[in-house]
Amino acid sequence: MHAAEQVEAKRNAGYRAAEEVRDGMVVGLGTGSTVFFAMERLGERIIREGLCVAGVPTSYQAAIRARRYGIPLTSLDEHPELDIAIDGADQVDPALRLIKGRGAALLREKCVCDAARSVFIVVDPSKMVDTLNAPVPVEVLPFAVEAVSRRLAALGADPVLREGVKKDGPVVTDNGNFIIDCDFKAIAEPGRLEAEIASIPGALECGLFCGYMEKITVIVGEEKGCRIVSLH
Ligand SMILES: O=C[C@H](O)[C@H](O)[C@H](O)COP(=O)(O)O
Repeated sequence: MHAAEQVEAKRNAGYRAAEEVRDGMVVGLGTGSTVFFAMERLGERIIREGLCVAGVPTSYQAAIRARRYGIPLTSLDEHPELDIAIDGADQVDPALRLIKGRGAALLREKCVCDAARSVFIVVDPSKMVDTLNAPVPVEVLPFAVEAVSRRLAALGADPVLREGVKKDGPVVTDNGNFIIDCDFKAIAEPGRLEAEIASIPGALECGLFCGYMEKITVIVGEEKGCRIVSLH
């Protein structure tokens, strides 16, 4: 798929997800280039249909974009249960397990995914894989970065501290933490790996999302239209 076709696929997925939002809903707003299109369409619907919604942003990026599109913002504290969340992913496998976190927003994204009754994951076809094999981002407490790196290496990763672009030194997340990218190659048991990473003190969250397949619907944008994948 060429770059222009990929943009169209993302647009189709995002626009389709925005149609799932109903009047009065509280919506988790994910981070990244595909959710961008969902927010754009949601903003249009707010103006065109007078839709009354509120969004819980998962990052500064999501908050800034939501404001730009006129989506009123609220917080997870105000709404610990969300009607719906719309988010992107880096990889999706046939069991609808995900790798997320290319944009370093995985910690808040997992909180929002957990809080939402239903989750719409918007992707282009390149994200659909048979076996998860992308590097898994892990958000790490800076105090424990070396200790956590050793533990991740012992699990078979090749841990790399994520460096900033247009910023010297490590990426600092919206929560003030670091990101370690862990290449495990093909991941045979993603759920088990997620649990093992979760057991490391100082590893605050990882980009594996394996426990949400029941409420996830994946919208795979194509060059024309989209394909819906769900297990329910
Ligand atoms: O931290 C970033 C998020 O997990 C994104 O949702 C994910 O990386 C997908 O982003 P994009 O839609 O730009 O490919």
